[in-house]
Amino acid sequence: MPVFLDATAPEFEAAFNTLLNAKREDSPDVDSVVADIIADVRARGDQAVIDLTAKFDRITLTPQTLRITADEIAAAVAQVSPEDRDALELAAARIRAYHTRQLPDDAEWTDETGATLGWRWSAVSAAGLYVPGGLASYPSSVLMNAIPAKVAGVQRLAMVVPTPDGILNPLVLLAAHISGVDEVYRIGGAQAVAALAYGTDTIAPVDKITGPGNAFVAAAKRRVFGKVGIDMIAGPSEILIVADGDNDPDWIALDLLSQAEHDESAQSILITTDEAFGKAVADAVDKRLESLQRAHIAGPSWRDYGAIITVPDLDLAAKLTDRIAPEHLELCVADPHSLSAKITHAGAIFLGQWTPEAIGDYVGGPNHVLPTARSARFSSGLSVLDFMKRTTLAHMTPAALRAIGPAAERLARSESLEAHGLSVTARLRKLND
Ligand SMILES: NC(=O)c1ccc[n+]([C@@H]2O[C@H](COP(=O)([O-])OP(=O)(O)OC[C@H]3O[C@@H](n4cnc5c(N)ncnc54)[C@H](O)[C@@H]3O)[C@@H](O)[C@H]2O)c1
Ligand SMILES: N[C@H](CO)Cc1c[nH]c[nH+]1
Ligand SMILES: [Zn+2]
Repeated sequence: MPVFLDATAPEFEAAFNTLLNAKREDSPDVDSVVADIIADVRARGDQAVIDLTAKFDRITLTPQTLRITADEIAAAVAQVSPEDRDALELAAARIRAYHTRQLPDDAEWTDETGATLGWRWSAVSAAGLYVPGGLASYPSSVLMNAIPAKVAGVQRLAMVVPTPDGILNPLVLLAAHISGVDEVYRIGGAQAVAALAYGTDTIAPVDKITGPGNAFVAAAKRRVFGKVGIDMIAGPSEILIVADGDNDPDWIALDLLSQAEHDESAQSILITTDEAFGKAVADAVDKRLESLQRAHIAGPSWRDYGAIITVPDLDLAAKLTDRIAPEHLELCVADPHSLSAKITHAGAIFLGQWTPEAIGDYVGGPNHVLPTARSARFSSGLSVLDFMKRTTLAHMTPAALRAIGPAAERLARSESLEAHGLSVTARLRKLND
């Protein structure tokens, strides 16, 4: 049973803070192991990657077999049923259409001094996509990472995926193929991240690395940051549902479990205006847990990190939601749009009872790589912009330099940076000759 909380009770604030600050991830001391692996890959390149892959994934590779060939990809893709392929292609088309709308505009204007100013956007040249191995690999996450990169205009997209004991989900390769991934390597862990960041004889380095992974992958991404860009470090999944009593308790129960099943430390919270409905949802979760295949994972996270909070009105629900800043927020209320307008901090909002969060995980269009652990207060889901950077542009005419140059001279002097000031002065003198 998860914790039941009444938001009007005197003890609520303390209990709510405990919920917000629940430590939901073990952080084993992996950093020194990862530092050694990265140093090894930098020193020995391909051979280090091959040795570490033999150790952790139990497969023997050579520099020639690190990369999965086009023929191997075609053979794997041929195993996929037409129905699975159609579903993946529908998802890809919708994700591509959504992300194409995120492409930003360049800008240029001339101000009152005659200076022309602006900026222009360009894609990173090469991106690396980490895809977790074994059961943890999601074809949908391949689409969610690779498609924004391709829409941004990334020229080269290299994917790494470990194949423990040689096993790989063919749908992962199909997703890579559909989304335009250029190279796929059968490696994982910190050694794969290091190879992408620093390069080896076989793997050319990339400029940005994205994608989820275990603690070793996360530690490696943190360590290579600066040499390359990285996306966010995704924590365990979260869902917050705000629901009135006019919902089917079983639907809400399943939505709560949909994120609980991702991880033993996932968090599923229901805020409701109807106490009896909250109890009905808890019962429905228990019933579903008895029958669900993956109940062994969904059960502990629901029990340990789940909560059902009753509120007197939706205004308080909105305030609590902003404090939780959830990764996913479902609004199953009569007027979800008005409630949504009152909420600022959430990674993704799903409006109305016909929009289960799982639609967003696969086929809605928006990205499912989202900020967790309350980081929706200051960050956003993965987007096309994560694969782009902005270059600013400035063009001075003589008149513009005459108008604003003297201020630059003064500021340079105040910072004791003589050459800065003189580079302006020399030009102004020429203008005054
Ligand atoms: N969308 C998402 O947010 C999402 C999707 C899928 C998976 N995940 C997460 O990704 C993770 C998948 O984990 P995984 O381990 O199955 O796959 P993984 O690909 O993340 O890690 C496998 C690699 O970890 C390395 N490794 C394992 N034990 C090691 C050790 N003792 N020392 C050094 N390196 C070691 C090995 O190199 C191995 O190849 C889970 O934490 C899961 O929650 C998140
Ligand atoms: N809900 C996950 C992110 O929290 C993403 C995912 C992939 N597959 C299914 N769900
Ligand atoms: Zn999910």
